[in-house]
Amino acid sequence: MKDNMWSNEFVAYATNPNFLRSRDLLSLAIEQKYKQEVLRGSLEGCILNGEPHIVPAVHLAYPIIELDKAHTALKGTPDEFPTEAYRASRSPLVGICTSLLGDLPLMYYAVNAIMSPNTLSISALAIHQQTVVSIHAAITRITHQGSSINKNLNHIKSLYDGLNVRNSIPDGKLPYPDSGSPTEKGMAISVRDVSFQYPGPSDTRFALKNVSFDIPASSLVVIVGANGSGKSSLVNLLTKLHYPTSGTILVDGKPLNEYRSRDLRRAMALLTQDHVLFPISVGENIAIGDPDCEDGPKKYECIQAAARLGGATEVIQKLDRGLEEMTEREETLCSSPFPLPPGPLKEIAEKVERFTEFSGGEIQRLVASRTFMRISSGKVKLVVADEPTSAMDPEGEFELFEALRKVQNGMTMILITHRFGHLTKHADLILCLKHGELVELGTHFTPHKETGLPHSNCT
Ligand SMILES: Nc1ncnc2c1ncn2[C@@H]1O[C@H](COP(=O)(O)OP(=O)(O)OP(=O)(O)O)[C@@H](O)[C@H]1O
Repeated sequence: MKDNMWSNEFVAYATNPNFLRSRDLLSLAIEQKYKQEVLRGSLEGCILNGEPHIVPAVHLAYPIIELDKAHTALKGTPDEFPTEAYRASRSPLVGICTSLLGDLPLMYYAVNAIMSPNTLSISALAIHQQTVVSIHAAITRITHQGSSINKNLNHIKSLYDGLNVRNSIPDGKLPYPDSGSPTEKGMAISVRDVSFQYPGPSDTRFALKNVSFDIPASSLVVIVGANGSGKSSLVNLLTKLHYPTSGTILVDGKPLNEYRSRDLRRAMALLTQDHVLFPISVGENIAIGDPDCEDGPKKYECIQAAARLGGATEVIQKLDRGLEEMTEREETLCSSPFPLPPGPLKEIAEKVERFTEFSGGEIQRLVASRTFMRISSGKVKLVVADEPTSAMDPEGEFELFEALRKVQNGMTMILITHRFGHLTKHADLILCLKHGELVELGTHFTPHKETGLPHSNCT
């Protein structure tokens, strides 16, 4: 590449595995599309041994720990985009600033973790990281194009604004499981007169209206209802992604919002319709279900067992690199700003951009395997599966729900599906929602002949 590289044909891409991994992990930590799954999987970090008089030992979030490892393994190799690395190599100032900025978010995260552990939030880190990228771009522009310093200093101001970001849902203080709680393997849930309206204009329709029911610990519950009847909204409340507009939810007899969100989520395994694969290997995508599981042969066996239960064994066998296969790569290719003509450069660009694509059903099976890995941690007291099989064939769906039932082993289990016929006979409780209201509650309804729904009220 010459200095006037933008006017020439070129392809720039990274090959260093630690560089590629650090970019993948950064995108996992900051991108919106992974946020819900990161929160629900309680990957956002936790604080251990918070004893008085001792600075709390801090267990940083999984993506952050792994990012730090990849960063260390880079051993000073520039960790910016290939074209920027090229430019930095020609200007020492950019190189120095880049290397300082690369460490800044982790330094901030670590210092903040010790100074005020309760305020840690992945969103603050995300904003921080994004701002660092902007500052880096600004420095590059300043040194290479001489653009306005004032304008670019605004990026630095937003770095400090990022420090003030706090979790929007206030956290409780009670640990879960609470030492004073019953010792059942399952979570007991009471929903008392709960109504819920999504944030928005005051005349927004209520997603749930005056819903009340009790789920005894270790029950198998099936929730049914037409599209838009409020099933997923109920799950969002139970998993503390939203708060009820009115009413109360009790977990093991105490208000849900008094518990630490992180503890509660650690005791839950959630399989939802908004499934995503993370930009890491297939094996890691499953293993991350139990981030505390230590590396070694036992972990490998657990991954294989989870893949079997999730129906993903065949999916993995088809892959050239099996569990090592990458699901998706963060984009590192950069080429000339005009389309490349056919030739060797275009061929290289096409090869670099190629990654394994999975069908919707295959993704659901891999994500289900992650959930089984989580269940195998032994810490789960509530399993929720919210229509996790929409892209699967009926046989795959049947097998998945059967596998879930078989591993129940005392945990409370809530299953939501439109095709529930075979499940209702096993259910301890069936809840039927319609337009946000609980219209039927009981056991083993006879399905309606035409609609397949369990009761005329539920159509
Ligand atoms: N994020 C949101 N913001 C605003 N309204 C929402 C949001 N999510 C859902 N709703 C509304 O809340 C109501 C209940 O939706 P919900 O997704 O809970 O139903 P559901 O029974 O799970 O439907 P489905 O079977 O289609 O998944 C619907 O009217 C829906 O439009």
